[in-house]
Amino acid sequence: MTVPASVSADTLRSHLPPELELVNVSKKFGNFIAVDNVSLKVAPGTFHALLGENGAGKSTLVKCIMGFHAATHGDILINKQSRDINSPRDAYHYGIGMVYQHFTVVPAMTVAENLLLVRPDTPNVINWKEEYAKLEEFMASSPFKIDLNLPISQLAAGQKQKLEILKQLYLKSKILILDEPTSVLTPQEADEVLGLLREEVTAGRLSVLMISHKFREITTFADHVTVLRKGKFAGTGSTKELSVTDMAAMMLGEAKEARQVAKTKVDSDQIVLDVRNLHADRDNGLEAITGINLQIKSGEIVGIAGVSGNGQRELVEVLSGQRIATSGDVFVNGDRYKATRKEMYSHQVFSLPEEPLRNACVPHMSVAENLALRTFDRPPQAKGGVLLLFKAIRDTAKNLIKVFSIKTPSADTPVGNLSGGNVQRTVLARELSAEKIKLLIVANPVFGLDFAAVEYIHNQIVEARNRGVAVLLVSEDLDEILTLSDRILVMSEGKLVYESTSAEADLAAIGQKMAGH
Ligand SMILES: Nc1ncnc2c1ncn2[C@@H]1O[C@H](COP(=O)(O)OP(=O)(O)OP(=O)(O)O)[C@@H](O)[C@H]1O
Repeated sequence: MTVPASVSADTLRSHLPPELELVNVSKKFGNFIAVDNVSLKVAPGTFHALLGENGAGKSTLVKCIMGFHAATHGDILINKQSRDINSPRDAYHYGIGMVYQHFTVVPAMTVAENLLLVRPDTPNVINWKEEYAKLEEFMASSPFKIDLNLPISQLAAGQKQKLEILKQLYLKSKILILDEPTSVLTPQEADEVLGLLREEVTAGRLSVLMISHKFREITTFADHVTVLRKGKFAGTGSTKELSVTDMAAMMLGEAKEARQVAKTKVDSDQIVLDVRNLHADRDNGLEAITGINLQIKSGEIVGIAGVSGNGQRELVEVLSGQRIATSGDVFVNGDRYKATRKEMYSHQVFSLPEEPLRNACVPHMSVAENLALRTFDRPPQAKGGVLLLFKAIRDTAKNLIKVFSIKTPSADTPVGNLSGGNVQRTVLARELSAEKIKLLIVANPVFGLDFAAVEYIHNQIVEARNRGVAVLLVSEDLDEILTLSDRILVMSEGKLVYESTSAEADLAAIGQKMAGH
């Protein structure tokens, strides 16, 4: 029986966190079952982790709790009463709030303004003095302290994520749902944010349901974990009793052997990418890249480490034709190169940019069409450059979906409906399946991906390198740079400030250079 939302919101939120229970929840999209009969319980004052491969159904499940999706089947129980949650407003009523992977704060406003904005009952005319006093009182009692007067543009990533959580505490949310909350934070920031949340949970003031791919965070901060596999419940248990191997086995089904592609020796002196004294500006006209020189040989992975915002994005954009350099020269295979679509094709340059859904896909077009974006006007997918052969496009797509294990209901599904990991695989399949590749440019290729997908994509990159492809890898993840690169560079304030082979890399020096010292 479903009980109407008649209990007063303040009554609910002034008490201990309620118990949240999902009973046999399913969610279908057309004929595709994204969540299949999943049950889980978040006991009051506990920290519950939700784990699963990309596409396992984690986001869909929490969107059902938040009322973004209507579950096709099943019950959501709050304090053992079945409740209808048809919108985030209903979720708010029951004291449930969500913090997303990406920030939703308004950059042009201050911390105080962002907090006020979040309230569903913000008055049309704000008595600032009164509201400000209340905000100061709230901030004094909150676990995170941020200066109310600071504009958002002056906050570091960790502070922004704290503000996202503060917004929910300000709304007096008692159950916080977090969707990969630490993916944009440094490990130190992540530990600080999760540590403070853990204290709130231990004090009985909050319950947390957190989607995460990071075993370390789950074992350090969560009490319980529920694992999903291909939309189905795959197991649950106390994090004290489950080992990382147990959790990985639940997540992947039959235990998978970690397959690491070994690097083979590639003897080549052929310089594929040659960048000379390159300069480029940011969107705001200030200089982002200040005189970069860089060469990459065939069969070499060159990793560029650095804190984001130091010109890496602009460099990748210049090399993939999305930004015009202000001066300097780029040569590919010895020829001057401006990264037009034609040049990229003739020089066999491919790229996996950051945020591929935004930068390398057309979200409302199908997986098949997105897979064909590079080749649709050439045989065998087109005749005479104009007549598109849709059967050939679909057949090629079906084959790539199989070879690259893209989880999609069909080749006709819009790519924007796929999970993050599968969008990444789609772009990688398109970019790596070309018969000949000379240069591959990849930026943060495994951001937000589960460990099986990380391993898969890393192996694909190493395999490409072993075939003689020159690879430019730009990543904020130092472990990724150290694992994959043959040569390591550090970028700071638009310049390359450190270089070594990976065998001779000095971690302390890299850290200092990344920090701008
Ligand atoms: N609106 C939608 N329409 C159709 N299919 C969808 C929609 N949203 C999600 N799906 C599909 O449901 C499945 C589960 O997706 P979901 O985003 O819940 O996975 P996830 O476990 O959160 O993955 P990730 O870790 O990559 O974020 C995926 O196969 C996805 O393609």
